[in-house]
Amino acid sequence: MEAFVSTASRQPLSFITPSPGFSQSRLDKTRPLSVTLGSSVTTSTMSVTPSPLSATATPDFAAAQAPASPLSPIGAVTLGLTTAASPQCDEPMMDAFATPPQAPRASSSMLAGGARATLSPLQLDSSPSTGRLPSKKIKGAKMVYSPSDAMPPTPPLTPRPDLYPGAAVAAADIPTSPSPPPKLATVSARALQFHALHPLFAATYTLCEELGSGGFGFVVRAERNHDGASVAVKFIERAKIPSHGWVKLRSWGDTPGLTQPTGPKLVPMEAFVLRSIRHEGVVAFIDLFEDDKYFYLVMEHHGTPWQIPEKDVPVEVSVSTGPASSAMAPTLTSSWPRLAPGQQQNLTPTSSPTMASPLLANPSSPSPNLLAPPRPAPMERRSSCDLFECIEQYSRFDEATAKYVFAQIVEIVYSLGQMGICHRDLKDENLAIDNRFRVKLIDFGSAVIFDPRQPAPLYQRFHGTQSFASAEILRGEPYQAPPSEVWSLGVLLSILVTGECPFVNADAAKVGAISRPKVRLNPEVEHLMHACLEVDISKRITVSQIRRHPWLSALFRPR
Ligand SMILES: Nc1ncnc2c1ncn2[C@@H]1O[C@H](COP(=O)(O)OP(=O)(O)OP(=O)(O)O)[C@@H](O)[C@H]1O
Repeated sequence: MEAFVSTASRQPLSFITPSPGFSQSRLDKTRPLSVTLGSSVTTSTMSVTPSPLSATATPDFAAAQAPASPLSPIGAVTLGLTTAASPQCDEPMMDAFATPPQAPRASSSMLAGGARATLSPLQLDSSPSTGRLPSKKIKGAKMVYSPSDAMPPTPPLTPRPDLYPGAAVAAADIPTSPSPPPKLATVSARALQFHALHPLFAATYTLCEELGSGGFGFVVRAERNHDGASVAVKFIERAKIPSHGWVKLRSWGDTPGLTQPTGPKLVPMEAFVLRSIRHEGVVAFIDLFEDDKYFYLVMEHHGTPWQIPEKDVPVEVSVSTGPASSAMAPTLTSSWPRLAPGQQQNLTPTSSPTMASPLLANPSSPSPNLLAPPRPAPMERRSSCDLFECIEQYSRFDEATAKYVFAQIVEIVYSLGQMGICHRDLKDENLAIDNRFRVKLIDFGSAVIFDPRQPAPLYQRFHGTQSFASAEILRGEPYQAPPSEVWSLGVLLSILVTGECPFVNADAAKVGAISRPKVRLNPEVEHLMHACLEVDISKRITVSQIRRHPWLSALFRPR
């Protein structure tokens, strides 16, 4: 506490009044912001001294008033990295040649980064200045990996129309006669309509509803056939992964899902980072598959569908699956689930085929499974289970709930920081939340890894969401990830307790002109919010200090 009091900004709180006509309401979920590099970067080779690293988070949430249930403490964090990487700068592809992390691990080793950057101001390609400001990753970055160079051809597939109508249709089976274009309701259904899925994936999982879509692809809920476990599968489109979004590894372990030849493996940084983390506040990595178009990142599915549709809207779906399976692809009719906030969707496993399916054992022989009606998935969109939708349902949280949720997020950021990981796109959309208000961080597509023992590196590219971007990022200056993450925490805190962004627009954020909240706030939470949104990073509170802030300190045991 003393440490916080002595170092945190003690300046009086100041507010501005939003200009008339400008809405801070959280209307648009995402709007793209891309920031381009305005300078060259020199990367030096560095010598690497692996050192053990482990972080243990021991928050004590006993003092928190859990809104629905007692919170089990967020568990120990281990990062299983042993890299020979150059993670100091996010510009080049990470050439890690890392031993893949084997989870769970008690400790890890990380390398010191060694990039030197010649810095110059950022250029913001777009900066809409109203409402919920934009999101998304950089676009159009050069691909450094050509799948056709290194990938074996996709193995021929036998369609599994019972698993995924229309998805696993071999090219030869696609009807040549013109047929009416299918009316597909979701991004995933359109993308996978004629896409041959990795056979092992298709045998292991059954695709269900779409959970979301974004800059890199789409996310679909799936059920593991042998036990019905619910997982989230992120289909990451190869062509959309920017150069800095790849990592080159010595190996990825014994993973049949990857079809790359023996030797170094190129995988999305997002999968590498997720696989390296074991933390109760981060969705767990489960598996990784690839084909010539997508990586499929299979991860823990977390969260409760929050949005209540105003009325049931039937979704007509017609799928043309070609001659081989046309009998199994009738028109499907489905409707949105009607769920109250907090009500769990019934995820009881259905009669999915197992890996021992006769269809796989003998692809050419007809199977009784083929005669089963196809599952209507992912033809329908499931309500999002992220914090954005959750807050939309509540408008804003009461103080106890906000504290409970915020403390979990702080703990996640703190624990990742201890391991040298910054998410860099911290926002309510990237936090899955369940009906007990337990949150888990998702979407590590913008994450960076650095040596936490060294001063935080400076980055020149911004990959996140404008309304959560720090003043220094918005001003186009090189930025350090940890203090910028603290700024994002300040924005999140404002949204949790007021339901609104703290700034009327990007210009206000650049100078830290925080809007006067429409609701009366506890002075402690207001102080914490202002400390996170301090424009001067030398005065901005750190994540360690946030844990000791009077508003939260009771929740954290001394380490
Ligand atoms: N593990 C998960 N559990 C539950 N829901 C998830 C999970 N992963 C993703 N989602 C849902 O899918 C949405 C999109 O996921 P994600 O943010 O990873 O995709 P993206 O393509 O990177 O999107 P964006 O470009 O907007 O960041 C999320 O907002 C969330 O609602």
